[in-house]
Amino acid sequence: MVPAPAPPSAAPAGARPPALELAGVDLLHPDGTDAAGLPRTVRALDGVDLTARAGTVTALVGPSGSGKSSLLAVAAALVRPTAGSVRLDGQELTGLPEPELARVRRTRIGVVFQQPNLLPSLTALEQLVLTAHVRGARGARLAGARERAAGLLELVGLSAAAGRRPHQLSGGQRQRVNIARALMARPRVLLADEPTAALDRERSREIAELLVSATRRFGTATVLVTHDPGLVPLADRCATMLDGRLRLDPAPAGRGRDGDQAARSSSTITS
Ligand SMILES: Nc1ncnc2c1ncn2[C@@H]1O[C@H](COP(=O)(O)OP(=O)(O)OP(=O)(O)O)[C@@H](O)[C@H]1O
Repeated sequence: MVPAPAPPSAAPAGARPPALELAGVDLLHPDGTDAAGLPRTVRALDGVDLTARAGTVTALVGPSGSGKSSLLAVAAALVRPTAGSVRLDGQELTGLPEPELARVRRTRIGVVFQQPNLLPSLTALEQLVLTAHVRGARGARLAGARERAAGLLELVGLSAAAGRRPHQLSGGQRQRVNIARALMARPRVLLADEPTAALDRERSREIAELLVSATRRFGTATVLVTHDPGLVPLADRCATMLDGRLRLDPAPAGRGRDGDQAARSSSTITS
């Protein structure tokens, strides 16, 4: 059974907490020892504050080594920060025991990496259904998951390829399967780490547009890490990492919509 989301922590009456909120986040990685044999560390994140609302896309840019992947790893609850707070729908994640954190990852966070990492022996449809099976769906719920998987493949333009295995798909199609798979659990937060890096310009734009339309439709708070400046205008706003620090660029005119409105009006593929 998929447990119900944990209740958000107290918020002012009428105010809905952001889907994702990082506050004062530091992350230190161990980095060998210095000349005296003392342990050294690399500061990958340095006092990072980031709020991402439902139904909005934040582009995250910055030079190599600036901390973008580290930020995503912390937001995905894959890595615990050295200091600071990470909240999902107002719920503090940093102090949760590992099994509870794993449940949050499985049910409320979708992650899309550059390499789709699909299982070679499974069809596109089976890749999606497997995620529901892993979350414990059986019987009628598994049948419902098959329906949702078929709906998601249609959404990403792959209905006709549902029975194909990864080697029978193009790079762009594999990434579409990857995105559909990340949406299976109805995540609140969608984190994409350079999902277009292996694709040509046209395919990159298509994948970024797909992430934007999925964000609108499902009301996810989406963070898109990219090295491609051409994709930044597709996002609602842009944040730049430099030496572990985050700077939020001013929203362009007409952007920065209220994502919670999108979340309320988002349609859902029924399962
Ligand atoms: N597991 C790790 N152990 C030690 N240092 C790490 C580890 N992961 C990242 N770092 C260091 O932390 C800093 C931030 O790395 P990160 O991968 O987050 O940057 P990035 O902006 O995503 O880079 P890129 O664009 O090249 O992927 C870098 O100095 C990197 O060398």
